[in-house]
Amino acid sequence: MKSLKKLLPYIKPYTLFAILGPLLMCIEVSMDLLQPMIMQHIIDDGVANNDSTYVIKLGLLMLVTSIIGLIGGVGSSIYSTRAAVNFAADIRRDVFKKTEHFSSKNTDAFGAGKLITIVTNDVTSVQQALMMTLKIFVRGPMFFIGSVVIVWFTARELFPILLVAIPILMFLIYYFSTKSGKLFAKVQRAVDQVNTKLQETFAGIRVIKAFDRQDYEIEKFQEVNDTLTKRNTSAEQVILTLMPIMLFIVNLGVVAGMWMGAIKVNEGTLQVGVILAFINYLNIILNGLMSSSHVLMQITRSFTSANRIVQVLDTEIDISEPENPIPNHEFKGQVEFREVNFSYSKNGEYVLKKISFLAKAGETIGIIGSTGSGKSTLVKLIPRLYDPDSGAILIDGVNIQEYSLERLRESIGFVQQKVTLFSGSIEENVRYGKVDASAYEMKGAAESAAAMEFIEKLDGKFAHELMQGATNLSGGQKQRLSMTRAFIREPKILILDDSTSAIDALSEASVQQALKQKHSKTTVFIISSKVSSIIDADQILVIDDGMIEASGKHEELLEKSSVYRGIYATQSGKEVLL
Ligand SMILES: Nc1ncnc2c1ncn2[C@@H]1O[C@H](COP(=O)(O)OP(=O)(O)OP(=O)(O)O)[C@@H](O)[C@H]1O
Repeated sequence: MKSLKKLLPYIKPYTLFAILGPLLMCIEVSMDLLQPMIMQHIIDDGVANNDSTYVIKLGLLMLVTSIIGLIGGVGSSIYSTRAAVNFAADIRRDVFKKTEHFSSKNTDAFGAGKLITIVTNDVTSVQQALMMTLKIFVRGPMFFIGSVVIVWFTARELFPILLVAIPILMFLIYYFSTKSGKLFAKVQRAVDQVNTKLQETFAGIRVIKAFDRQDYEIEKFQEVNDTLTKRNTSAEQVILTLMPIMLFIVNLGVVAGMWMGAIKVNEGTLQVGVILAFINYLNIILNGLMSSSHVLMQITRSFTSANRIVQVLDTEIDISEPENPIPNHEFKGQVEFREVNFSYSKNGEYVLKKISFLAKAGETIGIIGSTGSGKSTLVKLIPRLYDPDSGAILIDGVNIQEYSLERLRESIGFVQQKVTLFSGSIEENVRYGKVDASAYEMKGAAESAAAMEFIEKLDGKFAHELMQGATNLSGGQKQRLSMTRAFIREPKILILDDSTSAIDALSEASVQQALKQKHSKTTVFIISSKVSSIIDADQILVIDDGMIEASGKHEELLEKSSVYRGIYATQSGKEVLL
């Protein structure tokens, strides 16, 4: 309920539509309520007295009320839909905006599957709830109250039937709505699982095929799909059982109405038309209660969705901007870690422990160590993809948390281990690094990254279109393009996280050469599992189990680091004798 309230301000820009919708619906309902009354008069006053002029007159009145009702109904649909659809679009936009500003920790906490369900299913669910509220919520109670009042004035003899039927119908609606709300929360969680599975499968489709694991994946998908089916069936069954039970109660009311009515007609205290009108009103009451119950169920369902949406909107972004960021700092590129500890989860074990080192501006820092030792994590802290749990990271002697995120990240070129390119042209992808890059700059950056040689061979060169996930490029080409995107920024700090793993030795040498010549003032961090990639670094950090086991130049490390000696010996085939 609180969450729904929180979303209410999103209706504000569409207040007029939100008022017109129910207002026009009132017109439709009023007209519909008049119909049985007119019919009763046609039967009791027109047909019974053989007065054809009266019958025609009232017939025409029925037609006019129908047309007015139709106009009201159509108008209500148009305005209610407009209000609800725009309301949902604004929420969708804000949820997306928020997720774009999420820290990596925030995104990890939700998971992509859940975020997709929230932006799609959950937003649609609150849209549906609003649309039904504007369109039907007025209709149901109006039909209900209107019919009860009319029966009170026109068929009071049969009113006791309503006194019995209505409480039963209302209890049924309350019971089933509450039940369906709980079941719907379970349905949403199952949809999350289906979305997560789908996303993972599509992203890894090539691996699945290469390992011929389609059947296994189909089986896995079937599991989440079965859970969703079961939960959907339970939720739908609750809704579907309600209708026949309510219909049964109303039919009992009809039988009682006919029976009591027949006795009264025999006694001469009631006219036949009144019985017919009563039956009609009973059906209208059922109709009103049914549509109200549908809205209620949709609203209860939308509680879950609204909660999930508000959860995203209210998420505290743990990478915060400083209140007074250092203005217009010209970065030089000195990077210092002071006693940095970091863990991915609050109570988890530290992935980085007491990391301290100083990289002078313009130096090249090699980072080497075993798989999972914390190398990627270490460099992710520099652009503040994550913040340390304790200790500090300084650039040019100032804690990075004092720079605005925009300025800090602008000064860093990051080539991540897992290459991410977007569908669109190569040019668009390169410009991701620098929006206003000239053709000359793009060519220069591509040359530094040894990418120009393959770009020149492609159709349209820089205009060549990449498919989703850049599947029309080889692994090495993707890495080179990803480096081009980082180089074009001419960053003061460049991070290459295992970015040459798929590149041939000749191209790698050319990239190293370009780094030395064109980017000599840039502080470069090179993470690599190959000693050959970092052998010339000014400083090499040997990471072991989240700690710096040793640091220094290649020769120094051969003397003082057993881990480094081990890696070198394995790769070069040379035993290092001390
Ligand atoms: N997003 C994450 N959430 C939780 N744990 C993580 C996350 N990313 C990495 N880890 C864990 O942190 C540890 C260090 O991972 P990291 O990626 O920094 O290692 P690495 O040295 O770069 O490994 P590799 O050489 O294989 O790339 C690993 O134990 C890993 O399981």
